[in-house]
Amino acid sequence: MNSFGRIFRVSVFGESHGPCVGVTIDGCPAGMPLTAEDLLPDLARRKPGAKGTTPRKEADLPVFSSGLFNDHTTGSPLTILFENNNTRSADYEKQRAIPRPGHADFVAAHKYGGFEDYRGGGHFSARVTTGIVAAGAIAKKLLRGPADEAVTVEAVLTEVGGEADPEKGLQKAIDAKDSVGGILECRVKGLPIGLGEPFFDSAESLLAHAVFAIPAVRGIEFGTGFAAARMFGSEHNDAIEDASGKTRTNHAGGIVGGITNGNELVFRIAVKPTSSTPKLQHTWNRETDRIEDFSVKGRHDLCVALRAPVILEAVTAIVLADLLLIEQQRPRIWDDA
Ligand SMILES: Cc1cc2nc3c(=O)[nH]c(=O)nc-3n(C[C@H](O)[C@H](O)[C@H](O)COP(=O)(O)O)c2cc1C
Ligand SMILES: C=C(O[C@@H]1CC(C(=O)O)=C[C@@H](OP(=O)(O)O)[C@H]1O)C(=O)O
Repeated sequence: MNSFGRIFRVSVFGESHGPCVGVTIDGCPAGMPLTAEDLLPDLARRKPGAKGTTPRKEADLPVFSSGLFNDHTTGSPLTILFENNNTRSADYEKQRAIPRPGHADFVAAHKYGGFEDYRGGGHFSARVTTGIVAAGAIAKKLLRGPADEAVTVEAVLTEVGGEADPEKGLQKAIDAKDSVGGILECRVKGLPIGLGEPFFDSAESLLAHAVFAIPAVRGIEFGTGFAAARMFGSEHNDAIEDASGKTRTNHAGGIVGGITNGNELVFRIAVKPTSSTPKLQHTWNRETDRIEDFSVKGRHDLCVALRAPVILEAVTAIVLADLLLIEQQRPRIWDDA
């Protein structure tokens, strides 16, 4: 239930204030050279520290507890753990009576009967994305393959709080003593033609599925996305230029019929403003059964989108690595004739 992928199968676990968070990857091929150093650059990009991010500081050093031997993957399940040490659970005891609007507190208590670990958002916390980023760094390596092919997965922040300049957008949040959202764009270069299946396992379907696993994501659009609805067909169609399938324009964003077409994969996601805002809110207190004034006291990101690019790259690489392995195993008895 907390796993994703057919062959390169990723499961995440842990809670924000439990002993650790982590990931298990089943189906990672044996023999891939892998050390902690391979994961550190992406893990560092996910860490807080920049202006507008949570003051919680964790080392995020990967501990390989299974599936790695002599700096190579063994082919058995690869489990990577990250310790939680800088927790401040008292913040959450104080506000336990008031489920934070926009966070998972209310639904988690309802679904798990109050047995959920609510400290730091528990299993719903973005802390769990640490394992996703580790799996993403491994998936990126898998996409490049042993020949280190030029497959690049890059996500950037294109808007914060409605401003193209992230500094300006963040300042809006600081001035208003509130939180803001943002927009990210992800581009993948060097993909082969043919990844993805028609209908339910279309490349868009799987990317959207994985993207919505990122906490706080509210929307996704591929290529020209919603703007396509306002274009003429002749305008939107991407004319094919040669036998490689290269197109003159890329309104499709690199996927047609659910299958990658060899052009750049381009999509954008919308990230909501952090629910744990310092701003005063009026919301239900489960102990008094009344609507009360409430303001979140604790350590939070003013804009979660600031730390999201590397998480977006990770889920993208995880989906594409799985699709690549699926495509490599597809029987080709007659279709290459
Ligand atoms: C990188 C990142 C950091 C986040 N930091 C916070 C945070 O500090 N405080 C908070 O309330 N939510 C934070 N979130 C979002 C919550 O985890 C998320 O809103 C919550 O789990 C509810 O899920 P939903 O927004 O997808 O419905 C963060 C999300 C991401 C991706
Ligand atoms: C620690 C991280 O961010 C956390 C994500 C988060 C949430 O609700 O998602 C809430 C906060 O947790 P805490 O109150 O325990 O500090 C953030 O600090 C992280 O992403 O590594």
